[in-house]
Amino acid sequence: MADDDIDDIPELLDTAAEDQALSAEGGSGQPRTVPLTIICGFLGAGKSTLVRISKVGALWTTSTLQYGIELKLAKTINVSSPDDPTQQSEEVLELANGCLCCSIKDTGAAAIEKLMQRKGSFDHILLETTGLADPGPIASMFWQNEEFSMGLGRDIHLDGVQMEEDHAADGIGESLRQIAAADVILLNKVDLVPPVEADVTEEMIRGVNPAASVYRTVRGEIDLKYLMGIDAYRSRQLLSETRKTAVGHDDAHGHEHDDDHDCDHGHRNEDRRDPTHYELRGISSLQINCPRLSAAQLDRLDEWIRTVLWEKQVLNYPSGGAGAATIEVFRCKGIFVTVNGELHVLQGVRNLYEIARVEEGEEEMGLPDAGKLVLIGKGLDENVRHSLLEQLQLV
Ligand SMILES: Nc1nc2c(ncn2[C@@H]2O[C@H](COP(=O)(O)OP(=O)(O)OP(=O)(O)O)[C@@H](O)[C@H]2O)c(=O)[nH]1
Repeated sequence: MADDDIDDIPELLDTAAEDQALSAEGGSGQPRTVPLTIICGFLGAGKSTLVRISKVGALWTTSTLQYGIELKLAKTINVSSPDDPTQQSEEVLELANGCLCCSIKDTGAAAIEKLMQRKGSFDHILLETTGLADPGPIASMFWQNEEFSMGLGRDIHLDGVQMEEDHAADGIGESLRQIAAADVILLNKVDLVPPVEADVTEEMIRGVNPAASVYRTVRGEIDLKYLMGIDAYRSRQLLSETRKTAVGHDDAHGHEHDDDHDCDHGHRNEDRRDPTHYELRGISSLQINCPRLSAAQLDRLDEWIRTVLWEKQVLNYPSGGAGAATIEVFRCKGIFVTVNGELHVLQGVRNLYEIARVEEGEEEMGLPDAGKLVLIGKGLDENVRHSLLEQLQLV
């Protein structure tokens, strides 16, 4: 600032753009954030096909400018407009060491931050990762990283992790981490296999990740409302998911692939002998039902989760048990009801977690009778269930 400017009356800041952004969010007073969906899947699963389709899908043909951002190990970010998909703009992302998870923390975040400076330009970001990427660290960075949330995270929120499973690929093993981390799973290329084979695969997927929605697709064709705007990292979505699971109903009814293949989310556990524990190649899921909890029990629950996620230890684990030594939770979700009528939700990715009370006004659907915890990871045996129930003084 030049010396002769010092006594000048400061200019008023132009806040029109910010006001516009706020009103776009319904005047909630919260700055508008751009939803981000991470798309991962095995090599050739159909991720690019899905991203291409999404640009001309229902959500992407409104009058506002909308873009998809593709981030690939090709070391570029391609920004394209649905109005002219052939026109790719100039943004280039250098991945410092070829590792998406590491690079995105520095150069990747900076590149996206640069894009975000064009505030208002993006309605939704699709982040397509390399077929071999483990989405867990990427999701946790976007979701809740202190350093990140002070910068880029102010403008972007994680909407969901979406996993595309290539049914034609050999074996399911390589994709298990991606399945574990996903909020929505597309079982793509179902045209290439007999329905019964897709049934078996779907059963495995649902077993590994009982908290995700699973849809069957051909060439990634799906109504985008099932993929975008799901806000999987906010409490409201989890609340309705938990309710759907509890009553054996999925509001994805009506999607053509679901109807064709009886893809009802809620059916998945009814036929299984042990519906609350599933293990595949060392990765397991465990669902634990919880009655209404006292405030003290909620604190004890927090302590238990913290010890599992941060110390990889299970409180009260029976001595001599093998599982406690190898416990590792990639993803956890939960919903808990207190005896005095509060609703609390747990969201966790890797060692980051949050147990937050659902605000008044989000409880309009009524309180569920009981709560539920879903853990996905390694070493989740029945002793783990028992240890939590003991921690809550329920056994
Ligand atoms: N038959 C069939 N082919 C499909 C389907 N979806 C995608 N494909 C084809 O599968 C091939 C791979 O699809 P992509 O969209 O490039 O897959 P990708 O996951 O982006 O692949 P990478 O970037 O290599 O990881 C392409 O030739 C697609 O046309 C499907 O549902 N059925």
